[in-house]
Amino acid sequence: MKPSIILYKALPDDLLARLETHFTVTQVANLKPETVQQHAEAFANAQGLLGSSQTVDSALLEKMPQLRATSTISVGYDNFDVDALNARKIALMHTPTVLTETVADTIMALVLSSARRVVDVAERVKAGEWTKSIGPDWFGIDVHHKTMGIVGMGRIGLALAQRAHCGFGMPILYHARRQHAEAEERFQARHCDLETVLQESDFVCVVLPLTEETQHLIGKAQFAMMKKSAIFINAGRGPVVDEAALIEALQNGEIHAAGLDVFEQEPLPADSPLLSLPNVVALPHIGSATHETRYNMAACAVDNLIDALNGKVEQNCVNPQVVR
Ligand SMILES: NC(=O)C1=CN([C@@H]2O[C@H](COP(=O)(O)OP(=O)(O)OC[C@H]3O[C@@H](n4cnc5c(N)ncnc54)[C@H](O)[C@@H]3O)[C@@H](O)[C@H]2O)C=CC1
Ligand SMILES: O=C(O)C(=O)CO
Repeated sequence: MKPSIILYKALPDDLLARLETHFTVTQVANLKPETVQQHAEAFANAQGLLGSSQTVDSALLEKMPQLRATSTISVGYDNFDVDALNARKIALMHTPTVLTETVADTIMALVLSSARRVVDVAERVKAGEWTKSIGPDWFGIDVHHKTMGIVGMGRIGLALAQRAHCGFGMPILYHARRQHAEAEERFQARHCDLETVLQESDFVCVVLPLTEETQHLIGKAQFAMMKKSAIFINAGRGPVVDEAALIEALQNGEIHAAGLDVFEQEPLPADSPLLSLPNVVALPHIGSATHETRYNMAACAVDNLIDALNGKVEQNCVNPQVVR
């Protein structure tokens, strides 16, 4: 008999078919308690769980006593209670690498659009305000050869360093828990403490995972350390940044502008002050959102679940040490 799994995200037809050759699949819209209640038997029998962007906590795991593996269509896994998974020896699979280059592209898009005011200026053109030769009130600031500060030099940080250094001639400063030999060798990146990155960078790009350590790592004191001309980018997770402090720093001119792909609350509430600040480019968490990359992530997650339920956790497993 094929193992049963719960799928809580729509998949392209060919990937769903691949999943169904290995498993009996129950598709659900979400993992809310009422949904779990509605499909109680399927949850009770499920050995695998596949989807993205929903909370997987101990209350949910209690409803899934047979669960052996969960596979998220994302690299970030802050929405999982990893301790609870570990306690039950449940594998947590994720999708690093397949999205790295796309997310780095998105960060460069934020860098360029914030510095050159692409969104703001394009909206003015559409509004019919381009009626004569433009003046300084339409100008932006240069990106090339400015100092790029990267907070979190992991896979995406490295791909960003490559773009910034090789493409735009930017010197790279970075803050990470450890020195990154490849970033230093290939891009002459300089490992610094967080304060130095904040004080010396023209662009401060945060690409950190959300953990207990990184929650609100960037707050009032950190914005105060940045240059008044600095552009702040967050493409890691919203709660890494104290959003109220960011709003204050933007309103008070403590920093020049911000480019944001992630927020403390997503979707961003309609009354967020960020939406009315002209020096903010706000994206709806689209770091990896291209047709190609989202397909590759879903395919990776499907393969990950097949592997994990076959006892193969050498690749893409967050907690291989605990797996039964
Ligand atoms: N905006 C979006 O759509 C996306 C956002 N992300 C976010 O980006 C994060 C990073 O992804 P990857 O680069 O693939 O992960 P990674 O694990 O390769 O890199 C994370 C880096 O942050 C460093 N780090 C962790 N805690 C730290 C701390 N307290 N202080 C300093 N450095 C610390 C790690 O040592 C590592 O070098 C993901 O966890 C996810 O939250 C990832 C993909 C898309
Ligand atoms: O993979 C992730 O962690 C994302 O945020 C979306 O790609």
